[in-house]
Amino acid sequence: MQDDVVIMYVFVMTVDVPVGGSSVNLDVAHPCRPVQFDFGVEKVRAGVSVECSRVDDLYRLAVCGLQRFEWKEFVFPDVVQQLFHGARAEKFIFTNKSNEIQVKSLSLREKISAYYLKNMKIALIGYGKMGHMIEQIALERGHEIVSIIDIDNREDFASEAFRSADVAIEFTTPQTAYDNYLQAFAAGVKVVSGSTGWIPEHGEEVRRLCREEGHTLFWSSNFSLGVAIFGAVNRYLAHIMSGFPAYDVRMEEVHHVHKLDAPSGTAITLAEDLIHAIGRKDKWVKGTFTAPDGTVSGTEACAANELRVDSIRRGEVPGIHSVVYDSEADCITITHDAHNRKGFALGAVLAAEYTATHEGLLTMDDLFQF
Ligand SMILES: NC(=O)C1=CN([C@@H]2O[C@H](COP(=O)(O)OP(=O)(O)OC[C@H]3O[C@@H](n4cnc5c(N)ncnc54)[C@H](O)[C@@H]3O)[C@@H](O)[C@H]2O)C=CC1
Ligand SMILES: O=C(O)C1=N[C@H](C(=O)O)C[C@H](O)C1
Repeated sequence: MQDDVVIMYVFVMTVDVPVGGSSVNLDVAHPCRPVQFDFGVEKVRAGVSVECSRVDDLYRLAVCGLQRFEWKEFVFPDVVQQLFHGARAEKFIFTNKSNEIQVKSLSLREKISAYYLKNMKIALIGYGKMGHMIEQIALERGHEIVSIIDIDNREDFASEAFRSADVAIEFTTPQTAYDNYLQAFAAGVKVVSGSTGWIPEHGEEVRRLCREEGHTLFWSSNFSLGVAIFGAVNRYLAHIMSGFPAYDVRMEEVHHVHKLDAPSGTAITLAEDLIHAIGRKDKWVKGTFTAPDGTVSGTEACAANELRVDSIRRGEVPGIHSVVYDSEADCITITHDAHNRKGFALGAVLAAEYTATHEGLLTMDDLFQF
C-alpha cells in the first residue's frame, strides 16, 4: 500500500533553539508548543485529502503511524510576518519510525524553532517538590525564571519581577491556591496551576473570574501526557462498559505520605469522566483510606449508583491511579503509574508555553483532543 504522505507548510525561524540530540523526538512535535498561527497540512491518502492546521495534527498523525511527512514551503500570513521578522521557509522530510519522528535533511545547526514563539519569563508560586522540578525543566527549555514565591516572601507578588512574568506556574496547597490566583490576577499575570483540592470551595468563582473578568488560568489535576492518554482510555472504556452491567466499577489511588488531599485531584477527574460515560453511576464517594501506618478508615460499602474511590498513602509514591471493573467471571483493571514527577513538571511547562498565547480558562482538552 502506498505510504501516507503529509504535505505540511511550515516556517523555520533563524533563532537558536535548544533541540538536543541528533534527532527530534515526539516532544519537539508536541502539540503543546505555542504555535500561534495555522500552518496548512494536506494529508493525501488513497486519494482522500484531509485539512489539518495545527501541531496537534502532526502529533496525532505521527502516533497513528504515518510513514512520511513532507514539509514544504510556507506562505506566511501577515500575522506571522509581524511576529517573526526574518523567518524563512524551508523544506524538510520527517519520517515516523516506532513513534519517533526523525528529521532527515535537517542539520542540528538549522534548529527548528517553528514551535517556539519566544523564550518566556516564568514566575514560580510554590517552590516545593513540583516547583523545583518545574524550574529545572523550564530552564532546560530555554525559559527564564524571573520570580520564585513561597510562603515566606509573598510580598513579591507586588514586585516588578513578578509582574514581568509571561506566566506564573503555581503548585502549592489546596488551601492556598485560590488566594495565589487572585494575587497573580491582580498583578496582571496569567496562571498555570496544578494545585488540587480547591475546586469544591472556589471552583465557581474561579470559572467566573476567567469567563467574565478576562483572567487566564490553565488548570489540570494532572499535567502528564500519560494521564491525558489514560483519561481518554478511561472515557472509552467507560463508554464500552456502560453496556455491561454485570461489571461493577471502583477506583483506587495511591500517593506519597505527604499528600494533603484525598481522593487525589486526578482520581476526581477520572471519576467525573467515568460517571459522565456510564449510565449506572451518578456520583463518586470516598471509600476506604489507608493511612501510612496501614490503618484503614472509611468503608467499602456504597450504593449501586455510587462510584467508590479508595485512597492509600504509602512511602514516596508519585501517583498511581486504577479503575477496576469487576464481575463474577473476571476483572478488568486499567492503571497509570507515574515513575516520578517529571511528566507532571514537563506538562506544566508545556501548558505555560501554551498559556502565554491563549486566554481564559484553559485545560488539557485544549492541548489534546484524543
Ligand atoms: N496537577 C499535577 O500534575 C500535579 C499536582 N500536584 C499538586 O500540586 C500541589 C503541590 O505539590 P508539591 O510540589 O508536591 O507539594 P510540596 O509540599 O512539595 O510544595 C508545596 C510548596 O508550596 C509552598 N506554599 C505553601 N503555601 C504557600 C503560599 N501560600 N504561597 C506560596 N507558596 C506556598 C510550600 O512552602 C511548598 O514549598 C499539591 O496540591 C499537589 O496535589 C502535584 C503533582 C502533580
Ligand atoms: O500530590 C501529588 O503528588 C499529586 N497530586 C495530583 C493529584 O492530586 O492528582 C497529581 C499527581 O497524582 C500527584
